[in-house]
Amino acid sequence: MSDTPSILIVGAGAIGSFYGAILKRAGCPVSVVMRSEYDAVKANGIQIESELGDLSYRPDQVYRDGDSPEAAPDYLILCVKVLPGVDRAALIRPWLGANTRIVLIENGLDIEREIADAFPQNPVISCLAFIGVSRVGPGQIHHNSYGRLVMGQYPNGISEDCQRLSDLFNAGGINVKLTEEVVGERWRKCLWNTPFNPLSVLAEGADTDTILDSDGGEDLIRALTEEVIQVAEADGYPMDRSIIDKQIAGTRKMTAYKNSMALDYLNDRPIELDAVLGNVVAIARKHGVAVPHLNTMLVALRMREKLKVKERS
Ligand SMILES: NC(=O)C1=CN([C@@H]2O[C@H](COP(=O)(O)OP(=O)(O)OC[C@H]3O[C@@H](n4cnc5c(N)ncnc54)[C@H](OP(=O)(O)O)[C@@H]3O)[C@@H](O)[C@H]2O)C=CC1
Ligand SMILES: CC(C)(CO)C(=O)C(=O)O
Repeated sequence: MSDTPSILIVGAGAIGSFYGAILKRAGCPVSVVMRSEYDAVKANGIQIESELGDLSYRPDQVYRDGDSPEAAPDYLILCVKVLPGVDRAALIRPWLGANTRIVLIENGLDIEREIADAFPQNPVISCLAFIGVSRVGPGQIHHNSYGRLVMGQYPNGISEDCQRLSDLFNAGGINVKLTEEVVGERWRKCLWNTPFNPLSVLAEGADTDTILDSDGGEDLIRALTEEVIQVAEADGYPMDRSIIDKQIAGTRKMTAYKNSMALDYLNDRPIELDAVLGNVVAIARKHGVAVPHLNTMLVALRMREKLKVKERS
């Protein structure tokens, strides 16, 4: 592989466009597969306003579903939302070569298995993004805060492919923590996402301050987080309870923040309910762990989703 491997981003929305820009800064050829924003990106490239400066770039190639790649990429980075009915394996199949490494930058738990099972010969690298970034127009991105990645080979280990990709992100200005245990790191990120993201939707898009400062809000977050810890423990990933206090203190230090699921809800886009919450409840059931708060939130949000579907039809 060359020092500047070829990158293909499938699903260049907020996350895909941003991390594509970082790899472009590191000197890599970066191409994108677009859907609704194809025309805008083909005509004008991707505009990114960021605290790191102007990260705007023209992708080397702009594709859409159904096109054929000029050559299979060294790294394919998948950044679509993890939603029921979206066959992520089918989405990436046409773009993969025998040596393509598949990189997932997506939220949720147990989201790698479907991809690893579909492509047993291609290495899968799993990443967690700690960032606030959003789409503000077709091909226009606003990077609000942070950007750190946690990365590891799935199901475990740190391969040379991970190391090389991590070096490139570092060269482009993004801090990467490599981990031998990426599934454990997913559990740790879910300690935040699983309580906060769905609760913000139940609370009509509430930000972090509103959630924590409402009467009973912090207690509810504590109860939800405790349940996630119990499921993680039953699944083989024990965690120190002191993490709950640290997480709440850390969240209180942030300026009031709307997470990605709250933004999806407020923009009338589907939410990643199963990836972030449903899969945790399913794993709890498998291990016989009672999760009454998580389950109530899941069922209430499923009802809301059902209503939305009825409203749209
Ligand atoms: N935004 C953030 O701050 C954070 C996001 N994350 C996670 O990152 C992941 C990506 O989120 P984000 O970037 O915000 O989501 P976006 O909705 O901004 O981007 C998703 C992109 O995937 C595209 N897409 C969907 N289906 C297809 C398809 N069939 N072919 C081509 N493109 C397709 C969408 O296109 P279209 O425009 O047509 O819908 C869109 O461009 C999620 O799992 C999210 O939870 C994690 C941390 C923070
Ligand atoms: C942790 C956080 C809030 C930002 O990285 C996130 O994952 C999200 O917005 O869904």
